[in-house]
Amino acid sequence: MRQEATALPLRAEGLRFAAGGVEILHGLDFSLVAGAPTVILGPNGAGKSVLLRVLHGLLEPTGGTLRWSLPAEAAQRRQAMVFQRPVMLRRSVLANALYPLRLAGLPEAEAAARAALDRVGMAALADRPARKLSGGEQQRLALARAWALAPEILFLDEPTAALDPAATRQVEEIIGAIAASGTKVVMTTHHLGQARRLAGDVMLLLGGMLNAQGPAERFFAAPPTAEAAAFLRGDLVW
Ligand SMILES: Nc1ncnc2c1ncn2[C@@H]1O[C@H](COP(=O)(O)OP(=O)(O)OP(=O)(O)O)[C@@H](O)[C@H]1O
Repeated sequence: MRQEATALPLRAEGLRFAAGGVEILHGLDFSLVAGAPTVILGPNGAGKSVLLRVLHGLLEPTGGTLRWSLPAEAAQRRQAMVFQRPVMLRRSVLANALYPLRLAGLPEAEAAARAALDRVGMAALADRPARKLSGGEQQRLALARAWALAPEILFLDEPTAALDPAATRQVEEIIGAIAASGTKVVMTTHHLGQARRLAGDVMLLLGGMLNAQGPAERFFAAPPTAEAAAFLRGDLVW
């Protein structure tokens, strides 16, 4: 739950991640601040998912520093993450929404879970088996489940990767509402249109390096690097 002290801003300096002797993130310097979503763009294999996992504490950086404005454990408790293919418990939609709330020991968990389902337009599906939902419904449930915790920061890894345009639109609306509620969304996407619709600022990762970053409006209107311009044109960049 949000209180006065905040985990943001986050400052990353020389952030590195290597696995199996291969360097995946090559020393990134950036800040994350509260506000509109930060969208991480980049081609396949650029290191976007790895970066999200490092930021969320699922992978340990192998170099550099990540400085939250709170001690790391407290910062960790203020975050949630939704994966490309969310894991659903073999139980009802409501039970899935309830699970993290009970785990966090929040009071009135059932009312909060039902309210969360309502916010994503899934109240009527509360008793359905979660694993029988469509991909779009599962993604909305995963967002409801994360949003119910009122995280300060929500990491989303390709939240619409496998969805059709209608489901994508619904998920984007939910992401917009989550951001409007005060949660900082940090997400990866391949959809440039989606980035234009949702981003407050953009980070372009190429080959594990931060090629460009800045306010979205400026990034799209006047790409700051030749690679960013090529990426926006749809040319191959790596
Ligand atoms: N735990 C790991 N150990 C070793 N290599 C990894 C690990 N995780 C990712 N990689 C490699 O790091 C590189 C970056 O992967 P990552 O999934 O972050 O890319 P991405 O930008 O998210 O790509 P995509 O858009 O295809 O999802 C890839 O070459 C991948 O194979």
